[in-house]
Formats: sequence, structure tokens, C-alpha cells
Amino acid sequence: MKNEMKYYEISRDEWRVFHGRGDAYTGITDTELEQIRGLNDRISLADVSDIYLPLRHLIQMHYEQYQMRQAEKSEFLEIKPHRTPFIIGIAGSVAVGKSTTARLLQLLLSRAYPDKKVQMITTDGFLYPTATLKQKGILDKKGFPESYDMPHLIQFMNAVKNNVGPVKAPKYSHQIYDIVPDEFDVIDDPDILIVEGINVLQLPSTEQIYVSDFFDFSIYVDAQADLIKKWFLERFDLLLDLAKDDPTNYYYPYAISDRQSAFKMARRVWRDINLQNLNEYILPTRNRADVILHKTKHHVIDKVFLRKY
Ligand SMILES: Nc1ncnc2c1ncn2[C@@H]1O[C@H](COP(=O)(O)OP(=O)(O)O)[C@@H](O)[C@H]1O
Ligand SMILES: CC(C)(COP(=O)(O)O)[C@@H](O)C(=O)NCCC(=O)O
Repeated sequence: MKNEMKYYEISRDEWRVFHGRGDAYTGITDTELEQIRGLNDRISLADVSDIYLPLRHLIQMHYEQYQMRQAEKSEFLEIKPHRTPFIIGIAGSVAVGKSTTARLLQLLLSRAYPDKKVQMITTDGFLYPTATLKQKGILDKKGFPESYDMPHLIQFMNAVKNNVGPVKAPKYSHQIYDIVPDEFDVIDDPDILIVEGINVLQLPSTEQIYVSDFFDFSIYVDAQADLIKKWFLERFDLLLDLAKDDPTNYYYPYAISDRQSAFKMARRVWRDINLQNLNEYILPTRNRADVILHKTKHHVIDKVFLRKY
């Protein structure tokens, strides 16, 4: 294990043994494995046991300490104990695998705590709708800090953390490449909430309070830009396949035209939008995460960085 300034650098082989002891932490059942396969049949089950089970163990430790601290605070203030959701943030580039990681963690945590409610949202839903981006002249800045309705996102986080009742999160669809009108995810009194998005560790200058102020644990999914570009293009290919029979799909015109020119457009989008966003606004947030999951080829995680303090 390397001992860098702010993080322990832990190789996969070292990390895989940290899955903890005791019933709550051990192994993974066949049902769990089946559910994970259903979620993404390309996800490596070796990653689940070598990487995600120790990660779950670490999160469980933090969660349990968090609950104790909250109870002590109520005791100190002589108020009735009340539940406040434990919030996990997941950051990283477009197409690095944040939502796949988030869904997997949601499943693993639900299994560890069958009596608890574990919910998940993506901050994509807080992008301004395409019409507003056009109005503001920033359609080619989608994903950049100015393309998000940050006051709305902060208001949402505040409402969830204060347990004010059901809170609506707007929904984004890659299929229509826009916010879905009148559709929401309802976050209702979760014990654990996972918030995934490229911007979750950013410190926008327009806000007094940051999304990350609400986090009790944070993860950054990391990889070399060239690999992420490859995953972005693979996902683009998949999106075209899904679009080819659906004229309402944003990708339909690309899906029915020549793939070579569609890919040329996608490579341009990567270079001019997503890569720039990664370098200017996403990568600089990496060192705020509690844990950095470092991926190599085929999404295999080779190293984990754990923040020391
Ligand atoms: N662990 C993994 N194994 C295999 N494929 C993965 C893995 N994680 C993500 N992918 C694939 O990589 C692409 C990007 O992942 P996604 O979760 O959509 O990224 P993000 O939410 O960061 O944009 C998708 O096509 C997804 O299926
Ligand atoms: C909606 C997004 C900002 C968020 O990305 P995600 O990490 O969910 O893939 C991104 O997918 C996006 O649309 N970027 C703009 C350029 C493009 O990829 O089309």
C-alpha cells in the first residue's frame, strides 16, 4: 500500500480482503448475483466481490457511525431523535460508469439493510431543459456548471436531508436528450440516498452552499480520458441500436444514417464538450472524494484510493 499525501493507494489485491467479518458483511448470495447480472450483464462479478463488497463494508462503517453521531447530537440537544438520510455522492466524467456504480451500490446496500430504504437519483435531471439551454445560448455547454439549475438541486438536497416529506427530482432521458416533461423520481424518506452526477463535488461560485455539503460519503470514478472516450463511443453505439426503430428518439436520424458519419459527430462531441468538461471542471474535484475507484481497460478496477483524513 502506498502512502501518498492525502490518500492511501491500495492495489486491488490488497483491497479485496477488506470485506469485513460477521454476517452482515460477508459474501454475496446467489440471488444477489442474479440481480446484478440482470442489472448489467457485462459487470464483472470479480469486481463485485473484490471491489464492491469491501467498499460496501467501508460505507456500512461510516453509516453506522453516522447514525450514532446523529443520536448523540439529539441527546446533547435534548430533542427527540429523528432520522436524517445518509447521503452518498458519486462523481466522475460523462460515461465513466457512475450510474452503473450507483445502481450496484444501491442493490448491495439494500441487501445489507433489508429493512432500510435505499434510493438513488442522478443530477442529470437538474440540467436545464434543452429549450432553456438554447435560450441561454449554451446548448453546446451541456454538462458544464452553467447548464445545471444549481439552486434547484441545492433546494432538493436540503429538503431530502431535512426529511420534509416526498421530494420530486426531475428526470433526464438520454433517449430524448432532454428533461422529460412532467416525470419525476420521488424521494420519500430514504435511509440512504445515492446522488450520482458529473457535478456533485463541484463548488459553483454562484452558491453559498455546495451539493457536497450534504454528503456523508463520496466516491469519484476515475479512468484515463482515452478509455472513457472509448466507453462513451460504445455507449453511443448502443444508444443508436436502441434508437433505430423509434423516430421519436433523439438518436434516430444518426441511427438510420451512415454510422461512420454518426461516429464522427460523436467523436467531436467527446472532444469539444465532454473532454473539455472533464479537464476543466470534473477532474479538479477528484481530490475531494473519500474514495477514488480507478478503472483500467474493460472497466476493471485496479486501484482504490482511500482518503486518510
Ligand atoms: N463495470 C462495468 N462493466 C462493463 N461496462 C460498464 C461498467 N460500468 C459502466 N459500463 C458501461 O459503460 C458505459 C457508461 O456507463 P454509465 O454508467 O452509463 O456511465 P455514466 O453514468 O458515468 O455516464 C455504459 O455503456 C455502461 O454499460
Ligand atoms: C447529460 C450529460 C451531461 C450527463 O452525463 P452522464 O454522466 O449521465 O452520461 C451527458 O450525457 C451529455 O449529454 N453531455 C453533453 C454532450 C453529449 O454527450 O452529448
